[in-house]
Amino acid sequence: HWQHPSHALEQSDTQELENPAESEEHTTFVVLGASGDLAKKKTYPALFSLFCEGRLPRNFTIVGYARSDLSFDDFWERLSPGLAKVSAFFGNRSARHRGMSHICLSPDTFRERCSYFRGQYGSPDDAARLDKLLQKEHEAKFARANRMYYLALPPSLFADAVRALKPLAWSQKGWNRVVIEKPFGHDLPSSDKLASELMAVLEEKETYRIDHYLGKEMVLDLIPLRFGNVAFTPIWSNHYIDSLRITFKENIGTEGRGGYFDKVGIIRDVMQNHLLQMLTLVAMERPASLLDEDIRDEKVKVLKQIGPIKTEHVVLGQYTRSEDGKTPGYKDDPGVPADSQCPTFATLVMFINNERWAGVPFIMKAGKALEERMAEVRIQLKDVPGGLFGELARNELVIKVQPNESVYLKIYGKQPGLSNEVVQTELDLSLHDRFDIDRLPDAYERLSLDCLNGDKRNFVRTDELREAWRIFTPMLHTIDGLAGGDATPVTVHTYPFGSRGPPDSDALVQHFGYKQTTGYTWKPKKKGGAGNE
Ligand SMILES: NC(=O)C1=CN([C@@H]2O[C@H](COP(=O)(O)OP(=O)(O)OC[C@H]3O[C@@H](n4cnc5c(N)ncnc54)[C@H](OP(=O)(O)O)[C@@H]3O)[C@@H](O)[C@H]2O)C=CC1
Ligand SMILES: O=C1O[C@H](COP(=O)(O)O)[C@@H](O)[C@H](O)[C@H]1O
Repeated sequence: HWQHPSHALEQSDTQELENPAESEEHTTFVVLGASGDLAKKKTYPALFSLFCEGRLPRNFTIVGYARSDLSFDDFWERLSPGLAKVSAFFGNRSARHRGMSHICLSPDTFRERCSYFRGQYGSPDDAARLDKLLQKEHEAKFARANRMYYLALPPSLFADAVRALKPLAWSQKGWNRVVIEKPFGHDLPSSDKLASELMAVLEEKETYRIDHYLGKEMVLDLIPLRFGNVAFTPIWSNHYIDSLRITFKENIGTEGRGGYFDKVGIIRDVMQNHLLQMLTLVAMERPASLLDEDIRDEKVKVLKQIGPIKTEHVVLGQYTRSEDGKTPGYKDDPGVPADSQCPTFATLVMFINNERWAGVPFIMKAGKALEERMAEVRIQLKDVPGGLFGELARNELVIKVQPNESVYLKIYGKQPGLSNEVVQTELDLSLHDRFDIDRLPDAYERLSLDCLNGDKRNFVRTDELREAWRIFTPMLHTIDGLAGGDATPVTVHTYPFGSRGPPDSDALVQHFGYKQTTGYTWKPKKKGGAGNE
């Protein structure tokens, strides 16, 4: 049973609500940057979904903190479209959990628990004012009071914000936790600087560094899949695996965010964090236990065995207008300089230098404005020796992260009937088909609950972050023209909006031994419901 030992809320809700200690405890969520985009699109809808699922503590308050001069009604108006999507799903369903059935799960009931606090980030006066308000208005009658600070802010504000909060607005009678969002720096030196500023104030145990891919259902499934099935143990190495691919595709471009994206590029945007996290979970050794630190120790160990990525193992691309001329190219996005060399697409290869993985290429591909939206891990096994059935396509184990969350293994079997032919087919675990699920929680919902429960295994530890930047920084500096010396700049190929990316990417993937299966396409049996969108 895949549970965290300290998972208090995983007890039955009857137990939870009958526990007298629960009524003596209060939890406040303070969302800093509450007027912003992330708060509106992700943080508040995630908290509201948890509320509808009966997963928030009995006594809780949510304080939206921002500088903007907003009345509570104005603030609520901003949040309403995101919350409406959640209530459209939950509708009038009564809470699933017995003890919560007396609570009406509507945005209005949720609204009663929310407030708006106007303050500057990093202001000692405002931090002290917030503390006073929380103590007086919300926490006074409780023996314990916990505070979760969610920094939905630009990272340049993190250090100042926590420097003011920690001495003046930390609960003295419960836990304090701080959730921070990417980007965590721009390269190794800037990440180290940000980490040391934060860690001068916060303890590691108070810091919850979000990578939202770690909250996606199929990414969470990687550990149970690998370590709960002895069937996979013998094949999970260079003895049977030929190559491993991790792919992220979006079928939209930067859509007005080009000005921001141009300073980041696809490698920093999704590869150094989301895709590397998936790679780590696929490649790490068995952890000593499922406790946070045991898992994170194994993740760090495998990262330490990856050398810096070589620029000759990288193909870059930037999208142009679609072939039919209808969809704009990257440089048409306002804020993108006309001479931008920013990659919106990259394929790159890395190797893990240990006994298990030596010689196996780990191929990452990510791009915006491609032909579809999807994310997956694809493990290609070696050719079948002996040639008994002629030339067969390779077995592939595919973990489809989105859409249509599933795991399938491409195998051969006999064509049913009188024929003696072998035919390619699959063992298919499609979540929406196999399980009675009408909804998979959004990654932010899952991670907010983990933070509430003090479960850190799906958050990025400081040493893990450092290793991730160490692997990517030399190559990024070459691309950025910062490497100096003889470093040759990497060519940025163009590709039309809606295509598969530049052809050089396919050539690189083939060079590293990946064999494309032709004539066979896996089809989801049932379309996924509302899920990790
Ligand atoms: N938006 C998204 O979907 C995602 C965002 N993120 C990350 O989450 C964090 C927050 O994102 P997002 O909500 O888009 O950010 P915003 O740019 O919307 O900023 C959030 C709030 O911070 C305040 N703020 C912004 N700039 C400044 C400034 N220079 N000085 C002081 N206050 C400022 C504003 O509030 P006010 O002026 O009212 O105080 C604003 O509403 C960022 O780190 C981002 O990279 C990560 C993944 C997805
Ligand atoms: O972090 C990011 O992720 C999104 C993609 O997330 P998903 O959950 O929709 O797959 C990406 O669009 C964005 O550019 C990036 O910053």
